[in-house]
Amino acid sequence: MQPAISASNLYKSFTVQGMRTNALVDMSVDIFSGEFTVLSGPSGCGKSTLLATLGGMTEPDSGSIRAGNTVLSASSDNERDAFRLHNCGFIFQGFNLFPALTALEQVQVPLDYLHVPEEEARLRARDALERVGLLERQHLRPSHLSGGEKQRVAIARAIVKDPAILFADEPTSALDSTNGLRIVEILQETARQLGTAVLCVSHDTRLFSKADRVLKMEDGRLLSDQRPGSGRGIDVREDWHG
Ligand SMILES: Nc1ncnc2c1ncn2[C@@H]1O[C@H](COP(=O)(O)OP(=O)(O)OP(=O)(O)O)[C@@H](O)[C@H]1O
Repeated sequence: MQPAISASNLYKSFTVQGMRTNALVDMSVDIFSGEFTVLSGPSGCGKSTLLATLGGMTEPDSGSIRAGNTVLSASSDNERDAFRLHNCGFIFQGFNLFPALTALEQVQVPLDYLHVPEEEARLRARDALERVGLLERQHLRPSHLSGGEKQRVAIARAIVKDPAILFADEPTSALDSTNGLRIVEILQETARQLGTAVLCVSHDTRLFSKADRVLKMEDGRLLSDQRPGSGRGIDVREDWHG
């Protein structure tokens, strides 16, 4: 199976006040379409850096990232922006909604950027809101929505353009367990029903049972790669300890 996005030998370090942190160390990973992949590991191990690098928001120091026929790591800033606009959806812990816009208007925003005609954009936005169970709340602004509902609007906004890859960074950490579970189920359905490659960073071990694949990181490296449903798992530590 061809991966939706493939990273090879990524290195990324940050130097602050003379102190260097290696956030990614020889990181190689493939993320596949139609799978809900959870990326986990202790705080500071490099999860968000990996997500931001795969999503074209952070440039690696070295290594390559390929998505289909596009070599992202060799692209200009403009080419990476265009790749993100057309192929990637993003969901963050803090929802990042516009206070003045209704749920329907929020979801239409990415389609405006893609110059989708108004009427088609409205229909697609309604369809995305229906997928997350919020069609009846389409005219409400964020101040009238619960935390879980806001995150569902953010998901609808991320999936409305039918992205090949959906990146989620700690999407459940601001939510109670019922709302968190609902979000996870929507992410799982998005992978299964739309064929999206979903990559979700989370500390929350409750997500693991819903994931098709669980990647664990430590100190900027991949520690293990497991498929909970299959009973199969690959411990990749010997690759770098040996
Ligand atoms: N912009 C930055 N400037 C300096 N250091 C950074 C920057 N971004 C990340 N780091 C450092 O790189 C390391 C990896 O950070 P990253 O945010 O990827 O970890 P994480 O696994 O997502 O952590 P958490 O679970 O706490 O969010 C950390 O030591 C962090 O302090």
